[in-house]
Amino acid sequence: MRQAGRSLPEYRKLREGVAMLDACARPDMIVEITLQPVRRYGVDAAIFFSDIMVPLKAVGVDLDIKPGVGPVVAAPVRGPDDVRRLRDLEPDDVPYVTEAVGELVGELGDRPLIGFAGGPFTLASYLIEGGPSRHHEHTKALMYGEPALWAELMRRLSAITLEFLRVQIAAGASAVQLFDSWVGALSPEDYRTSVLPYTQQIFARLAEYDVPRIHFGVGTGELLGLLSQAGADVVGVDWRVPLDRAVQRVQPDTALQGNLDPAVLFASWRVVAERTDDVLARAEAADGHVFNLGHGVLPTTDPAVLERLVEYVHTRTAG
Ligand SMILES: Cc1c2[nH]c(c1CCC(=O)O)Cc1[nH]c(c(CCC(=O)O)c1C)Cc1[nH]c(c(CCC(=O)O)c1C)Cc1[nH]c(c(C)c1CCC(=O)O)C2
Repeated sequence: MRQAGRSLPEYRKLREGVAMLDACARPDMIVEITLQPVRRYGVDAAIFFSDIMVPLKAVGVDLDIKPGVGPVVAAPVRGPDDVRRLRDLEPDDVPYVTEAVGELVGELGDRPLIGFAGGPFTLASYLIEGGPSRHHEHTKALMYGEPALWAELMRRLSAITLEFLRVQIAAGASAVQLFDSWVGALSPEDYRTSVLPYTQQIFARLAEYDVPRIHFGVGTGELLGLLSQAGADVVGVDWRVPLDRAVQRVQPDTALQGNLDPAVLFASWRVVAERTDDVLARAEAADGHVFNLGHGVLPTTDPAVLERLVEYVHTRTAG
């Protein structure tokens, strides 16, 4: 449940006067914010508090995360010089990540900590567009028009992503999730030629470590088959594709994560319970299931509903 913490008053209080990226660079804040939703909701795993833009900031990209907007990049990446300036990430660039993960693993005990990073297409889109984008037009212009430059950008971003995940694994994260959130903007053929080779390599390199690998994107109904060819152990599905149908699209032996519509949490409890039952029933067709929302928690979600949801899923899946 990404951004589960954002719905909490204790999160908003802690974040008062602290910019998002400053919070992501302070081990004390990372640890506390990561633990808040675990304490309040009793979820089975914690997701590391950071952002997909943190490693890019750490290699010197001038960017900010604006409240209610998202990542904003001062000088969008559009040409060969911009791409060449993207240097590799070194563990020493993110000492606060190593420190916070280590501390969290101690605090969490048996409860797994999920580390994460942004996928190369999604990072490229923020860098090239300069911020959140509806149509990803500059990104696609570069991808279609300058394939060699695109390949170089993908190589560099994949290396940064892989290293960011390795740092978290080395510090003790017990699973990793790759958020290539916006790949749903691509046709299957474009995804296959321009993104899949890079994510495939990321997952292949991660196979050296003994940690489950999760892969997630939004609006990926038509891409689920290809997405699962990238090689993760678990594929995250948004709410648009029922899980029993998603099973038919992914590779055999792939577990699924998802996929309650986050907006359902605004309906009456009867509806929430019915929809949750439906997700759990459809998930029985899958080779393993991680119950989750189909995307992040909406910031105005009532924490009491999330609390009840976690309890309900625990009761329904006990034994
Ligand atoms: C696309 C993307 C981003 N960040 C992330 C993605 C991929 C996942 C997805 O598909 O949603 C990933 C992310 N971002 C954050 C987490 C940490 C875990 C968690 O808090 O649950 C994770 C896993 C913290 C965050 N990242 C952000 C917040 C909210 C900022 C705040 O509270 O001030 C948090 C808790 C900001 C952010 N950062 C980003 C966006 C679009 C936003 C939202 C902007 C807004 O509406 O305010 C980029």
